[in-house]
Amino acid sequence: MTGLRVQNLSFSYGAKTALSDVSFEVAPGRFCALLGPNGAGKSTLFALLTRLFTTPDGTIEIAGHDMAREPRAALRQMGVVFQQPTLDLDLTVRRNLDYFAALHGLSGRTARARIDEALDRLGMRDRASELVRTLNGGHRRRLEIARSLCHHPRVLLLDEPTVGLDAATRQAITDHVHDLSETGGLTVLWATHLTDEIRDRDQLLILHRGRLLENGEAGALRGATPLATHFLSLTGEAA
Ligand SMILES: Nc1ncnc2c1ncn2[C@@H]1O[C@H](COP(=O)(O)OP(=O)(O)OP(=O)(O)O)[C@@H](O)[C@H]1O
Repeated sequence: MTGLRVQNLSFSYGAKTALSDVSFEVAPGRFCALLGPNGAGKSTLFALLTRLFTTPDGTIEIAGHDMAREPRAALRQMGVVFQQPTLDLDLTVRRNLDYFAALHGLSGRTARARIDEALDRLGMRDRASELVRTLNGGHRRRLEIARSLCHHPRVLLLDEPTVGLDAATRQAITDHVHDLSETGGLTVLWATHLTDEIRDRDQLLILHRGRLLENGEAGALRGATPLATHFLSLTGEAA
């Protein structure tokens, strides 16, 4: 079974082509970085993967479930962290998690256990009754990541999850999600335009103007060249 499989995916906004015949697979437990500059098509791909948009052109499989034929089963296996924060700042940490667990049909003892597990993963059990507004940017993002895992998905999608964070916090969040895939067996698709978030052993997809230019292990693709330079020579643009 694959973690994530996309085949011949295309999408246009009217006459504007945003994705053109994109195909790739991510194996279970793999961290895959999707690198592309503004306008490359990353958000459009995420909108299709999360079924915000649908298209007749191409197929998407999440943990073996076809998105068009079995959307509920496919979405159940997916956790999502969007570019824009979606926490309620005026609710406590625990209430934010409660609300999300309920959206996924979790209640009672199961919900409590999953939420405690999420809080422990964050080291935030003792801060569960604090308002999210009082947390710093890094803790808020970690909370969103933990929340996206409450229903135990096999695949985690993150759309530029470090936007607006300082360098040290970006590094900590990047390490945290790499760790989730390495030790927790989670399949990760991490969209970014920041090459320093990508490790040599990651799978790397380079998306440019809606086309997938490269797909392989980051270290092998860049060779002895820094990834930012490799990207520039490939696309003529900075990442
Ligand atoms: N609603 C829309 N209507 C028309 N064109 C759009 C629309 N949304 C995106 N596009 C165009 O589709 C292309 C892909 O955009 P998309 O937002 O998917 O790229 P992106 O890689 O996510 O960029 P960013 O990092 O800026 O979010 C771009 O050329 C963009 O201008």
